[in-house]
Amino acid sequence: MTILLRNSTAPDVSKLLRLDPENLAHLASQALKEEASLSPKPALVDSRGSGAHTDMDVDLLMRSAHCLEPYFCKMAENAIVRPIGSELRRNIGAIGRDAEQAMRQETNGVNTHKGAIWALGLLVAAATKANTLDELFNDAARLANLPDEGLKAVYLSNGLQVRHQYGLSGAKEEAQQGFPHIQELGLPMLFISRARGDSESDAQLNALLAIMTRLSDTCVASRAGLEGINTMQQGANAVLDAGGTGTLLGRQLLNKLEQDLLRLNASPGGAADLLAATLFIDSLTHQTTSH
Ligand SMILES: CC(C)(COP(=O)(O)OP(=O)(O)OC[C@H]1O[C@@H](n2cnc3c(N)ncnc32)[C@H](O)[C@@H]1O)[C@@H](O)C(=O)NCCC(=O)NCCS
Ligand SMILES: Nc1ncnc2c1ncn2[C@@H]1O[C@H](COP(=O)(O)OP(=O)(O)OP(=O)(O)O)[C@@H](O)[C@H]1O
Repeated sequence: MTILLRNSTAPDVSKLLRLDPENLAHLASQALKEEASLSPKPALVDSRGSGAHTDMDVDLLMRSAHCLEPYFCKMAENAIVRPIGSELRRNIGAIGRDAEQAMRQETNGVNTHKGAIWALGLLVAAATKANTLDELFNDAARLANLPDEGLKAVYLSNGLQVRHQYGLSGAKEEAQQGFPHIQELGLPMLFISRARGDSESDAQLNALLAIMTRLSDTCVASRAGLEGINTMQQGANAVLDAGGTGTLLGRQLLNKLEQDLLRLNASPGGAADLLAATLFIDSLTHQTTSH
């Protein structure tokens, strides 16, 4: 499934809002809250329950999203007065690690938003400079490609482990490539789905599913291997081929996808992060969208 952003149904998103750090941080935190409460997301934490997780619920995700807002603000304040370069990368990295620590303090050690801090942190920083979507993705990618000079120790994270085990790419590569799953799938599907008259929550669910059709989500791979990745991608494709979550068959297939993922204990947390990032970017285009 290839969806092009600049097709006839897409709104004119050539110009992005230029906002101050407080507003950018607020939109980033809001996007995380919107993603958390969106339901029914397959096997993810949502307002119905904990999905494949045993240590998280929607209230915890809300608290985590809230506590991250000042850190996104600090990243934006840093980015607004510095060019994309090693000094900014170093500062953003340090603030990102502080944010992760604050998240773990707020959640008693649970990883609620690690991947989201990374993606949204880069995008918030890039959004202080970008006038267009292309500039936003390019600047975020340029930052992600700079070496993380403040990183003291690399531990074998779930992401690193499955990247080595299966040769998959993960959160780091997604950012370094300029977020292709947001550019080519999440954002276009959000716009197409709205334009054809789907409800806002169906449009957001369809955007999530579009991301899931192709993502090598290291959360899924670490919990359920390549079988989990195939199940997620094929199941998401089937829902969208049936017309999306707004159709009866699409809803039935979404249900089936959830049961299949739960059976494998697989949670598409990386796709959820990229949906939150999609919603953040969407909120920067509201000037020109019609909804
Ligand atoms: C880039 C990071 C997140 C990569 O982590 P890694 O893949 O090694 O680990 P881990 O499995 O712990 O977490 C990755 C998280 O990313 C998300 N994710 C998983 N797969 C994907 C994917 N294909 N694409 C995008 N996100 C994904 C999930 O939420 C997952 O939990 C890591 O290096 C990091 O924490 N960097 C933060 C320091 C920093 O520079 N911050 C500043 C910028 S905000
Ligand atoms: N609604 C959501 N439900 C579940 N996970 C989400 C949601 N939104 C975002 N995520 C992302 O999923 C990740 C959590 O997934 P997971 O618990 O599998 O990670 P882990 O701590 O690496 O692994 P594990 O808990 O299996 O050891 C978080 O980093 C978070 O960014």
